[in-house]
Amino acid sequence: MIQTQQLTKKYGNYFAVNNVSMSVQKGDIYGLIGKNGAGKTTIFKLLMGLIKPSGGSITFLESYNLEMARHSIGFMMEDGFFSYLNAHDNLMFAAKLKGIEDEKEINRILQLVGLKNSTKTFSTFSTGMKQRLSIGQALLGNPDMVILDEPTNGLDPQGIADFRNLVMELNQKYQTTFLISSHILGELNLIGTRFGFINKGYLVQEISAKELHNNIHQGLIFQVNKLKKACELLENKLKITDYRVTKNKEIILPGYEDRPYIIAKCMVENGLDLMQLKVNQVSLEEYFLNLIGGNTNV
Ligand SMILES: Nc1ncnc2c1ncn2[C@@H]1O[C@H](COP(=O)(O)OP(=O)(O)OP(=O)(O)O)[C@@H](O)[C@H]1O
Repeated sequence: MIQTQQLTKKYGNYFAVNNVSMSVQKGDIYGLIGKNGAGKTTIFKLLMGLIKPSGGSITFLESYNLEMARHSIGFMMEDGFFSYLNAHDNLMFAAKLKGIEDEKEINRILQLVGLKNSTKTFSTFSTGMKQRLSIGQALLGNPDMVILDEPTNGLDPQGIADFRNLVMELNQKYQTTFLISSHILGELNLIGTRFGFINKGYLVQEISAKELHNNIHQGLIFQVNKLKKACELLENKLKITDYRVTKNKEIILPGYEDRPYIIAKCMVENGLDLMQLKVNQVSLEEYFLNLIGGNTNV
């Protein structure tokens, strides 16, 4: 749906976005993951035409006309709401700017983002309410594609769960494509179909949810009372040689996470005590940090 080719944005000599070639497919829930200052918002502003690239290009696959394509995208506003208006009136104003006059659409959105019964003015909103209104504004008119910049910031755990459900519902019901940024991989891991990892302006990796799942599930890990005998059984009986032993005397077998019963049966039948057997999983945070080679502020 969107493809960027070596997209670059420089501020002076500083590369906020550096040679980014990413592709968002129709129906994706694409998670753009990066630490604060990685370049996520800059990419979104470039996509929406709010700032001009210093290099590279953007293609919206369903349209040759960039401006027309941008009209069919819902974009989450950072600010731009009126402090003295309530949720309904702020949405009505945003809707008019999009050429939407139907009162029913305002009420649909208020219901979707849980602000239907709120009469408070924007100035008295909690951070979570402001965030819900921003998300709602992006969803006005049921666009084909929605770009959300850190939508879970300021939401409580229930708000994050509601947000996930809303995105999944719209994605399934209308095949709405989502491009969502976050600095926490775990927040989007449950719903994302594709991920782009960005660090210091570079797109470090673009990966499908399935590939990510395979990368974080790194085989089976088990521990028995007789390590030497277990290794002999693996090699001689099961013909497995690509295992490794950790300093804690655990054995790690790549690719056996869906067949733990083979290992359990062999060890127990040959008189060993099975003390531990589990899938060896790299945490999402670890995965992300390994990728960007950092260790702070994720
Ligand atoms: N107008 C600007 N002038 C100069 N530098 C800028 C400007 N806008 C952004 N930057 C810099 O570009 C880098 C990327 O900023 P960006 O807002 O895209 O990051 P981000 O990944 O969205 O981070 P955050 O999660 O904090 O919003 C940052 O170092 C930022 O300071």
